This record gives sequence, C-alpha cells and structure tokens, in this order.
Amino acid sequence: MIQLEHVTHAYNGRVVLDGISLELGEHRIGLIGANGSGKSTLARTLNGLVVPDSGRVLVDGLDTRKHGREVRRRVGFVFSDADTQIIMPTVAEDVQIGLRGSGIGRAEIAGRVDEVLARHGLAGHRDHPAHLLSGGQKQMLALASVMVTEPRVLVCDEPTTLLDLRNVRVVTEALRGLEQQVILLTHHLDTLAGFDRVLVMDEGAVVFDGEPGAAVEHYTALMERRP
Ligand SMILES: Nc1ncnc2c1ncn2[C@@H]1O[C@H](COP(=O)(O)OP(=O)(O)OP(=O)(O)O)[C@@H](O)[C@H]1O
Repeated sequence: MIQLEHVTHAYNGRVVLDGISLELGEHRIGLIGANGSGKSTLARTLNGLVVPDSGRVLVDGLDTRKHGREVRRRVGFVFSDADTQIIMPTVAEDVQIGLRGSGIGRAEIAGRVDEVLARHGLAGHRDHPAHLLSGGQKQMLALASVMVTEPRVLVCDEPTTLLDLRNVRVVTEALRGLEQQVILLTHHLDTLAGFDRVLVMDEGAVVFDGEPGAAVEHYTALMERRP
C-alpha cells in the first residue's frame, strides 16, 4: 500500500503538486493528464526519486524521506526512454547488474536472469548488444531489468510513448500480466481498459478518481474546454 499525505512540491517557486492525499492499493492504477500536469513528479515521489517539499509518501509504512533505499527496493521504476535506463553492453549484463550487491549467489543470479529474459521474450538475445535492440525490445529489456529485482510495485512513466502500435501492445500485455501492483502513466488511453482505477491530474491536483471509462471521459472533456 502506498499512501500520500498532503504531498506538495514546487520547482523554482512553481507548485507542481498541490496538497495531494491518496491511498494507492489497487492492482492496476492509471494516471493520465495534460503535459505538465504533474504526473511524472507524482510518480517520482512514489519511490523517493522526488522527496516532496511538504507532506509525506509512505510505502508499506516506510517514509520515502527517511527510507529511500528500502523504498526503491520495493518500488521499481520504468521510464519512457529505455535508452536512459539501459546501462550495460549486453542484454544479459543489463539484467544482471540489478542484482549486484544483493547477496544472491552466482548460480541463482544466472537462473534468475535467464528466467526473466525468457518471460520478456528476450531469451534469444542474451548476448546481444543492448543498443542494437529494437525500440520495443529495449523497453522490454528495461522492464526485465527492473523485474529481476522483484519489486512489489512497478511505476511506469509513459513506457509506450516511443513505441509503434505493435510494440505498444507487446509492452501493454506484459504489464497486464504482472502480479505486482502497476501504476501506469500514459497518453495511450486505450491501454487503461480493464484497469481497476484511473486518476486524472490537472495543474498539480487529482481532479478525477474512478473507473477507466469515466476517467477518460473526464479527461477528454477537460481538454476540450481548454483554449
Ligand atoms: N526537475 C525539474 N526542474 C524544474 N521544473 C520541472 C522539473 N521537472 C518537472 N518540472 C516542471 O514541473 C511541471 C510538471 O512536470 P511533470 O513532468 O511532472 O508533468 P507531466 O504531467 O508528467 O507531463 P508530461 O505528460 O509532459 O510528461 C512542468 O511544468 C515541468 O516543466
């Protein structure tokens, strides 16, 4: 369970999160809203990448302000541009690096890497140069590299933005199949069908909180009213 209590954050004096309080317990939660409405900043507070100016974020009762490392072990983060997340030369090395310092033995690491690569459709690319993968494969690798650490929650910040339609489907299906809690930020509104809950953000506040169809309607109406 993730709890936000009166979370407020400003950049250069401009408030981008304005006193947000939420309890995030559902399996699949979507977060939508206009560019600049504060979605990424909110998402980054969930694993302590951003610590709010005031208020607090609790992950299983752990305050992100005090327990950043422990929180990041529980809350994995996938970015929209996989290139910024892939850091090692080969596919297997990139997955493996997430387990460095975990105290897990070599044989178990190798087994976990193989299993995660297979689950993400990358078994045949084990020793491939990571930078030569297609955009969709890179996003699956970024996902695999986070999933190997077995987070309890996965926050995905527009993971399909740079992908073609086929790969949007591949990544969306992969996210749907996860047992973990998934919090998905997206401008691809149709990927939220079947989600348990969708939040709409506008100007630093959550302005709608409900089921996907109603949330998309609310967001569409909001955008149509904009000059
Ligand atoms: N590190 C930063 N320094 C200064 N301003 C920032 C920083 N990060 C975000 N902002 C500003 O905060 C506001 C909210 O940005 P944020 O990225 O949270 O919005 P978003 O809803 O995720 O937008 P998008 O849909 O475009 O990704 C924007 O005006 C942005 O320019």
